[in-house]
Amino acid sequence: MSIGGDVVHFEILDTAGQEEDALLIEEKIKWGDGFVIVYSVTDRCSFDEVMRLCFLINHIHVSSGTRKCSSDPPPIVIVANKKDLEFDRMVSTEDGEGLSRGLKLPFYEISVLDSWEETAGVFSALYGEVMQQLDSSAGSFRRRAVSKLMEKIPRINSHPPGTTGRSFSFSSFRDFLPD
Ligand SMILES: Nc1nc2c(ncn2[C@@H]2O[C@H](COP(=O)(O)OP(=O)(O)OP(=O)(O)O)[C@@H](O)[C@H]2O)c(=O)[nH]1
Repeated sequence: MSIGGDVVHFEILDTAGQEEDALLIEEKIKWGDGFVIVYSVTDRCSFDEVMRLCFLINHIHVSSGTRKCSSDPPPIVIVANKKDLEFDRMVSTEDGEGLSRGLKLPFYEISVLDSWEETAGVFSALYGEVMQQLDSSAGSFRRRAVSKLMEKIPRINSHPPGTTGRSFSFSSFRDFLPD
């Protein structure tokens, strides 16, 4: 997702897919500015993985100092998916809420199948949190750094002098960057 030339990386960590290479998960975690940890209400094992992933995210970002712009832990939301499968449910709403309360993280119970609005709501909330963190810490520093970098890139015209057509220049893109 990109706004004003700044790019926010969301990582979706599916706790049911934990057979993924541990190194791959670490790479994903290093890249993310915000995280959606998704478990399935029909799969108790996926729920049990949530806490481990939270600790992993905090460990990688905070303990090892890889945070690009803040010493705060990155925003994380916990999502319980497949709430439409009521008859196959293995994890109650209360379990999800209890875990999220314990971890002090926002919690959403949704059905990706039934409602795109619920799904979009999760990303919208996470986006708000990431932007808030960027603004309140070194977000402005990061954007300034991008602006400075763009200044170093020379103007590029896609059409040679004397020809017609739309031209694209990096400085016009730079105009969209916030101060
Ligand atoms: N009923 C229902 N099915 C869903 C929902 N979200 C995903 N699925 C289905 O679950 C299956 C697996 O979805 P994937 O996105 O591939 O997830 P996965 O982690 O690879 O697989 P799972 O371990 O089954 O979660 C697919 O058939 C999806 O259509 C949901 O909210 N409700």
